Amino acid sequence: MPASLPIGTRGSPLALWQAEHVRDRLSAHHGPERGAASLKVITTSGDRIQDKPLADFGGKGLFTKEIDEALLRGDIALAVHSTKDLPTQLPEGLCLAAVLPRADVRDAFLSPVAPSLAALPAGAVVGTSSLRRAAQVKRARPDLRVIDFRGNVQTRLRKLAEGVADATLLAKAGLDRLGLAEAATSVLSVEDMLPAVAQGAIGVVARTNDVQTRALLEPLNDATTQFAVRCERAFLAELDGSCRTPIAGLAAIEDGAIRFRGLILSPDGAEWHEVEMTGPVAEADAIGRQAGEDVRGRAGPTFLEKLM
Ligand SMILES: NCc1[nH]cc(CCC(=O)O)c1CC(=O)O
Repeated sequence: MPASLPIGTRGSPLALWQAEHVRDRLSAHHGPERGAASLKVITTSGDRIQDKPLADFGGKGLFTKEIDEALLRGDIALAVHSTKDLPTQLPEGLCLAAVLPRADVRDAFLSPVAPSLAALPAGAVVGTSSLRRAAQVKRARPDLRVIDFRGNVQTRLRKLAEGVADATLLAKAGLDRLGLAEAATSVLSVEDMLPAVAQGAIGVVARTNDVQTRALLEPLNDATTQFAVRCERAFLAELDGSCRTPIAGLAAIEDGAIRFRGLILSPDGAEWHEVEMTGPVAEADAIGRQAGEDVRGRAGPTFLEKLM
């Protein structure tokens, strides 16, 4: 029997679902022998930080470092991530070998007290650990109070049920994958809540020089999603994407054209700068970079520095 490909993943239910999905896609494409893969759960530093806001740690790759190290050592052949959790710069020797077809990019609104963000009573408490969601919530509703809300999807649902907050926001893709679509009270339009860069896209990282594994991953890649994600990640990279900067970005592809929308906000949502750019798909990276330069120019030199 050939050795099965070891897949590295974090241990949360969402991470496991995504790794199992990649394992199933591999065996569907290559058969149960050549496509055989097994999961190896790896705990990351991010998983060990329980009580402090993640933004306080500032460092990138909090949820990827130990997995990257296992890949570079050869303990695993590939790693499955939510692409939105991946730093824009992967460590030397690693590459984003495949991006799976994108799921729903939108954020869901969850609340036992109101049908939508707009309908929350004045002064209601919204729990989220995402600076991007917090800033857009405050932009729409400066009266709301935002508190830090950490933990995996299940933990946040529990905190909401316990009344720690009146509402929370979660990626619709994550809820759908976990069979928790019903938990969503409503879904926010991307106009009201621009998603995180690469939201809804599962990414697979491999060693750049591991041609065998990369060839196995090739049929899992969705070219349209990959171009969109490259454009969005180029935008993030251009703005540096410090963990303290509320940044959102979404590329949509239609008939060979890419339409990118980007947004940066002050954490209190009082100031924001939007950009929209279109161009040929082949220039996905350049469009994202240009959009980043454009929005940074208009925000002025102090806007991003204040957040560093
Ligand atoms: N930061 C956690 C995380 N990373 C990816 C997803 C959702 C799945 C996806 O975007 O592919 C989530 C949960 C959430 O934001 O609600």
